[in-house]
Amino acid sequence: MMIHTNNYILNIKELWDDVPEEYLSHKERYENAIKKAFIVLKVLRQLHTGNIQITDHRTPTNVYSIQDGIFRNVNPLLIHIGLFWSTIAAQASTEQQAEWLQPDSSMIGTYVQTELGHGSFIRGIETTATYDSTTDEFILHTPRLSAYKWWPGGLGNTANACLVMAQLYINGTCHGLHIFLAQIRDFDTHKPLPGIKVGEIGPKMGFNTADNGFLGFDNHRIPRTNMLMKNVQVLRDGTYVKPKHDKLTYGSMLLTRVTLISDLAYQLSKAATIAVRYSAVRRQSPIKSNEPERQILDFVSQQHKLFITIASSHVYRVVGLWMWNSHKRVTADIHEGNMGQLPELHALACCLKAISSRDASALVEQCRLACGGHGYMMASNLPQIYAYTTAAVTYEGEYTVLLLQTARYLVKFWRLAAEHKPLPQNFAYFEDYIKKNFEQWRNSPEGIIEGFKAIVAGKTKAAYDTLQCNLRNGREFEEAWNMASVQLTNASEAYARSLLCEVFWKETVQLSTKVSKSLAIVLEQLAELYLMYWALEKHGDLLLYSTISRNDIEALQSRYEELLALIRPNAVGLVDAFDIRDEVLCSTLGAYDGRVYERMMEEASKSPLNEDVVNESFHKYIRPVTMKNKL
Ligand SMILES: CCCCC/C=C\C/C=C\C/C=C\CCCCC(=O)SCCNC(=O)CCNC(=O)[C@H](O)C(C)(C)COP(=O)(O)OP(=O)(O)OC[C@H]1O[C@@H](n2cnc3c(N)ncnc32)[C@H](O)[C@@H]1OP(=O)(O)O
Ligand SMILES: Cc1cc2nc3c(=O)[nH]c(=O)nc-3n(C[C@H](O)[C@H](O)[C@H](O)COP(=O)(O)OP(=O)(O)OC[C@H]3O[C@@H](n4cnc5c(N)ncnc54)[C@H](O)[C@@H]3O)c2cc1C
Repeated sequence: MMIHTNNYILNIKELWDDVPEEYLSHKERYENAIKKAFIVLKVLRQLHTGNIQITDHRTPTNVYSIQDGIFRNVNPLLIHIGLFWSTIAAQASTEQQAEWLQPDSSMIGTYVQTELGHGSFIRGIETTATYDSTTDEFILHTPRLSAYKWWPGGLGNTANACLVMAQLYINGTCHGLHIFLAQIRDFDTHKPLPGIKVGEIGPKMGFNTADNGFLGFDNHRIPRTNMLMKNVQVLRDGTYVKPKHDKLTYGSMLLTRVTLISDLAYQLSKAATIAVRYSAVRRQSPIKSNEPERQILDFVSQQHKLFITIASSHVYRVVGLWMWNSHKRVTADIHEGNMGQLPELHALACCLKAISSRDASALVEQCRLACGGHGYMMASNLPQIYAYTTAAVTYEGEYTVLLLQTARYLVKFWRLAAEHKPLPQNFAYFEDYIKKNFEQWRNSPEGIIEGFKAIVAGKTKAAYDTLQCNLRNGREFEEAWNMASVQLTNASEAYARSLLCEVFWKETVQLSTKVSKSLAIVLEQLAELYLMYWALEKHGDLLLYSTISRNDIEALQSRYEELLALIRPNAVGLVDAFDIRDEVLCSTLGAYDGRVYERMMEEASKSPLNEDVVNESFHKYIRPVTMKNKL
């Protein structure tokens, strides 16, 4: 059958709610989501097997983005589709893949790493997988309460299998963390297998359709061949064959961090669409007292809140793709046995995941606040987008912890620079900074990029000097590192910002040569706005570390305000260009037709509190008190 995926999915009635999901109980929400998740999975499987074919060109992306509208929250199969399959594809041997990656597999899986006691410091994970050579099996075990797995999406009720991260023991020797495939529920009855204690962890700020779960193993046995064995092997006699790089097991985290950048760009485009469209409809106060009330989008302070969100969505889209391509390149190299580029990719993914999630959640919240009181309504969809986005600051590597990973990388290059050893081209500016080869400040995008590099160098130097000072004062390295950690994270953050500015500007300039002149002008305005915004936000750092002057900052401020005015006429067009359907946006404030107040009233009428003219609580609780008082 030939289909157009958007129309096909939008026409599946069971996927769309009559009652907004906020009115459902925790249990009903999950049941509703799981019903839809399996309809979507069926469509994906049919697409995969070719039983249905598509007439539009972006199918998986379309299905993915439409999901936001279908679930309003999150697909309970997200980890099954996004992490379980991709980890098997990346880390299982060819034979294992042939056995497990069947499109009609009975396995519904999840990725089980975090424990009650350990999330960030994964070397501290306590679940054990002990090889028993007499039976050719691993014994999975949860030795104590803190070793219970806690958090994995879909683990609570949905999954019947999982990839478990556990410490591998062979003949009493611990070989560190490895990944194992374990069945946890019967495929037919869905009852937990003997030796498995599994359940759901309860309501959260968001992600409430994702049935995040807990899991404990009581000496649960799995075949030896269930350890993921592409990069590392345990042979029948218990021989351990080491991987080529000991962090290859962490590959799924690396990939998800890269993927997340683009997902966050998409969340930002949704928030921007809602807030900009609403700001074009909403009128409040005249600017001059004798004039009619103005669209709130005409207030320059409102433009300041919103246009940076539009620009940031483009930044993360561009940088997300750039990282995706880097990941593809490095993975191909690793396949050939060359691990040389892995540390750089890891360092970039860590700081970009950290900053993109932090920026996205801050800007989504800014959009919500920019919609005034109505932004606080669930029907605006901004609270849900915020709850979804802010989770990304923590999951898949907590913000500070990831920035500190990138700091290790920066410190290594600073050490080379300080010791006057050769540096790679992309860190040549460290040497310039040491030699005080400062460029004269230029009030241009290129000048700002140079200025941001000076900030990275200056902050890395400051952190490095503190580290060295702590060491000279007799501290051990780890303690000295901890004492310098505020400065180290500052250096990483600056590094991420300089990368974002440089990649976005260069890619935009390149893209501008391939599009119409009028489009190129708008794209460059957005890119320039992004750079100016952050230069002004970080003007204190620029004053400390670059050659910028007070006059330069004043000039930047004027240019920034000029850019706001230039972008204003295109603001609605720019968010329309994100091309997000009303069914996906799910917002009374952001729909394409601008019927904001009508939609708000329509949504309010769905409140169960409006079903009866007089709610029974009046008779039960209110009247007895108020009438008694009257007597
Ligand atoms: C999910 C679907 C995918 C699609 C995505 C699309 C949209 C997403 C939308 C929604 C997502 C929905 C759900 C969210 C899912 C969330 C899933 C999870 O959260 S899974 C759990 C994630 N957990 C973490 O990320 C834990 C963070 N901690 C760590 O990664 C590590 O503990 C560590 C901080 C990196 C430290 O590790 P360790 O102690 O082993 O390291 P050290 O021995 O200190 O050595 C550091 C050394 O290693 C290098 N390194 C570390 N990691 C890697 C890596 N991945 N690759 C390469 N190299 C690595 C590091 O550079 C150091 O090197 P050196 O400095 O030279 O010593
Ligand atoms: C919505 C959601 C979905 C999730 N899904 C999954 C999943 O599918 N599978 C899975 O396995 N896990 C999942 N997780 C777990 C998630 O990966 C962890 O919560 C995350 O990695 C953070 O670890 P933590 O909770 O241990 O935080 P902690 O590490 O305890 O962080 C607490 C604080 O301590 C600080 N801190 C910790 N270590 C250091 C350090 N070395 N230096 C400086 N500061 C430090 C942090 O900065 C933070 O401020 C999910 C979590 C959420 C919220």
